[in-house]
Amino acid sequence: MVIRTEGLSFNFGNQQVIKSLALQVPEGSIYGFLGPNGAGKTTTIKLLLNLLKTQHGSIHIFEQELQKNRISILSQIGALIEQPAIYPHLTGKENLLNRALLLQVPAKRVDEMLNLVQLSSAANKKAGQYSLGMKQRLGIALALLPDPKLLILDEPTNGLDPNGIIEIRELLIKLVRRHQKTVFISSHLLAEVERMATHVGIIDKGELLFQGSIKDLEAISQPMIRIETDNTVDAANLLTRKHYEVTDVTDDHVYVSYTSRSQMGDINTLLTQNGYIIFGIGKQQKDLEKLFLSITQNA
Ligand SMILES: Nc1ncnc2c1ncn2[C@@H]1O[C@H](COP(=O)(O)OP(=O)(O)OP(=O)(O)O)[C@@H](O)[C@H]1O
Repeated sequence: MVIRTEGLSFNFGNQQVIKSLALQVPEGSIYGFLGPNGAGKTTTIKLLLNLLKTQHGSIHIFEQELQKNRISILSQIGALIEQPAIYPHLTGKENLLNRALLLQVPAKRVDEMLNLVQLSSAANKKAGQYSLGMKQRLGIALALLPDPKLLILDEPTNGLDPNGIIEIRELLIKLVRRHQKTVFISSHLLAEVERMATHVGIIDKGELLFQGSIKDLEAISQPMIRIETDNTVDAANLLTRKHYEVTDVTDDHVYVSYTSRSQMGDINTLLTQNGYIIFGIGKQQKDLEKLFLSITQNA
C-alpha cells in the first residue's frame, strides 16, 4: 500500500472531524476520495501531508511511519491543495524554473513538465492571465517537478468548466499509466471520480463509509431506469410479474434496475401496450446522496 492509515482521528476543538479512518491506497492506483463538502477530505489530506499533526492513530506512506520518516516521505509526494501557489506576475515557465531552482531539480524538467501538462504554448504567458484550468495544470506541473511517486490533489477540478475537467482527468490517467505514479484525488462529484478512479473511498462526516475498487463501487451504484407514468403502483406490479426488478415506487415514478438499453425499450413497449401513459423514461445514475443511502441501508 502506498498510503495506509489506521484508526486515524482528528478533532478541531471538541468537534471530531475525522473518525477512525482506515485508508488503503494501492500502488499505481487513482484513488478517488469522495465526500460532500465538510466531510473531512481536506483535513485528511492535511494529515497525510503532515500539515496537521496526527492526534490519534497512525499514517504509513510507502510502508513507512509518517512522523518518523517525515522528510524522506514528503520529498516523494507532490501535492496540490486549495489554490496552487503560483506567482501571477511570472510566466508559467518562470514559475516552474523558480521552483526547480528551489528544489534543485534540473531545469530541463521544466520543459518536460510544461509539455506533459500541455502548457508549452502558453509557457511564456503570465500565469495571472491563465484560465482556471491552466492554473490547475500549472499547479500539477509544479507538484510533479521533483518526480514524486505519489500525487495528492485536493479537488483539482473544482470550478473548472467541462473541458478543463476532461483535460485534468486525461492528464491524471496518463500519469498513472505511463509514469507509474499513484494519484490520490479528492472530489465531491461521484460522476467525475467514477470516470478515472481505479479505487474509491467515500467519506461522510469524518467516517469512511465505503472503500474498494471501482468494480466494487459499480456493484452498489447500479444505475436505474426511471419511469414516469400515470398509475405507478399497477405499473410496478405488472413489471414485477414480468420479472423486472422494481427498486422503488413513488406517486409519479417507478424505478427498475438498469441492465441494458434494449431492456429500457422493452419496458416502454410493455407498459404502452398495457395502456399506461409514459410521460418519460430514462437511465438514471445514482448521485452521491443516493449512494450514501444504499451504503448505509446495506450496512
Ligand atoms: N481550521 C479549522 N478549525 C475548525 N474547524 C475546521 C477547520 N478546518 C475545517 N474545519 C471543520 O472540519 C470539518 C471538515 O472540513 P474539511 O475541510 O476537511 O472538509 P472537506 O471534506 O474538505 O470539505 P470541502 O470540500 O468543503 O473542503 C468541517 O466541519 C469544517 O468546518
